[in-house]
Amino acid sequence: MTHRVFIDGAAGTTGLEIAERLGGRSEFSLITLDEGRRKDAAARAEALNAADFVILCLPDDAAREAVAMIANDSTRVIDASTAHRVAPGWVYGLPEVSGHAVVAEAKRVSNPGCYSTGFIALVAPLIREGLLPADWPYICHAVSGYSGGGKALIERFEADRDIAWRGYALSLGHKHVPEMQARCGLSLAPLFSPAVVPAHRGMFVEVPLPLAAMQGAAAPQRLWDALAAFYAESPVVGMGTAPDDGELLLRASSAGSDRLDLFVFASPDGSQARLVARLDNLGKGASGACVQNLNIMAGLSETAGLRL
Ligand SMILES: NC(=O)C1=CN([C@@H]2O[C@H](COP(=O)(O)OP(=O)(O)OC[C@H]3O[C@@H](n4cnc5c(N)ncnc54)[C@H](OP(=O)(O)O)[C@@H]3O)[C@@H](O)[C@H]2O)C=CC1
Ligand SMILES: CC(=O)N[C@@H](CCC(=O)OP(=O)(O)O)C(=O)O
Repeated sequence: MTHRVFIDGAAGTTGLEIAERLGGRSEFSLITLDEGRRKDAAARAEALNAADFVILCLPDDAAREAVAMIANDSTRVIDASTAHRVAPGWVYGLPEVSGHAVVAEAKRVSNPGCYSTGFIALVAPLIREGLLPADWPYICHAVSGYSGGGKALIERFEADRDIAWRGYALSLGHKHVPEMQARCGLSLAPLFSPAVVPAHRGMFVEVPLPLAAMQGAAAPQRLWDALAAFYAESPVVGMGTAPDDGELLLRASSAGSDRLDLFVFASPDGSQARLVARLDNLGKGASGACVQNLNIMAGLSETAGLRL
């Protein structure tokens, strides 16, 4: 059976990478709109309603509009934008945490934010297991490659080679915070400080833990063991190999990857730890995750077409 797929926003950064991963796969046929019609509402409405699966790679408002244009019960949607990540009726498309069966059955799947993917993958299982407190004010630092900001940020970083680091979300209202809080079941919003570095793609997300001050927190080895057990069956998420030389590098020349690697670093006395997630913002952080969800929803191998 061939599934008809329409990528709305196919000319953008995320959309192009999804098309690349689906290219040549016989299970899918892509519905495409030429350059002159890709923003035409009537043409989009027709494509949205003709597809078995729609993948929205659009700004939030355009994603909401696209969903409203679907006038049938059969088209299933994966939304890469922030529009529906805590919306009722939408399944959160992190199958390792939400459950594969839930994603497989869903009509509406909201793909997680790139930073949120790292944070939730690290924190949610540990809260669930009772190894970290749900009422702690978590802090999250992260760096992203500039493709995380789509076409506009790519253009800016490639035009101004002098930017070595860009801190942002300085008023502490980043759009990923609500999904981080909701999907981990935290009583307090995490304090999130993201930054962009002059690499096209790649991401590190870090959660520092002053364990000695956190009531109910387990020792670092137990945190590592619990994450390793939680992701033991996953072909996409797993524990990274701790570096021998004591450093983690994000290389500007790194190839894309759809993996998510987790680390737990700790002080010798176990009083402090750093949870770290390494991913590609365009891989498990966006396009790779869309394709993984599409595979699961279509009843195919979850890793088909992924770069692991
Ligand atoms: N880049 C990343 O790493 C990640 C991105 N996302 C999310 O995915 C979505 C897409 O992001 P990204 O690909 O980076 O962004 P881009 O800016 O690279 O691409 C967005 C595309 O949508 C098109 N578009 C805008 N409005 C409309 C409309 N009304 N109808 C049809 N097409 C429209 C744009 O057209 P035009 O080419 O004319 O500008 C552009 O091609 C966003 O919601 C983003 O937040 C999520 C996780 C990570
Ligand atoms: C570097 C950069 O700008 N990153 C984007 C997030 C990318 C992402 O995950 O986007 P969505 O949540 O919109 O899907 C940002 O911080 O707004």
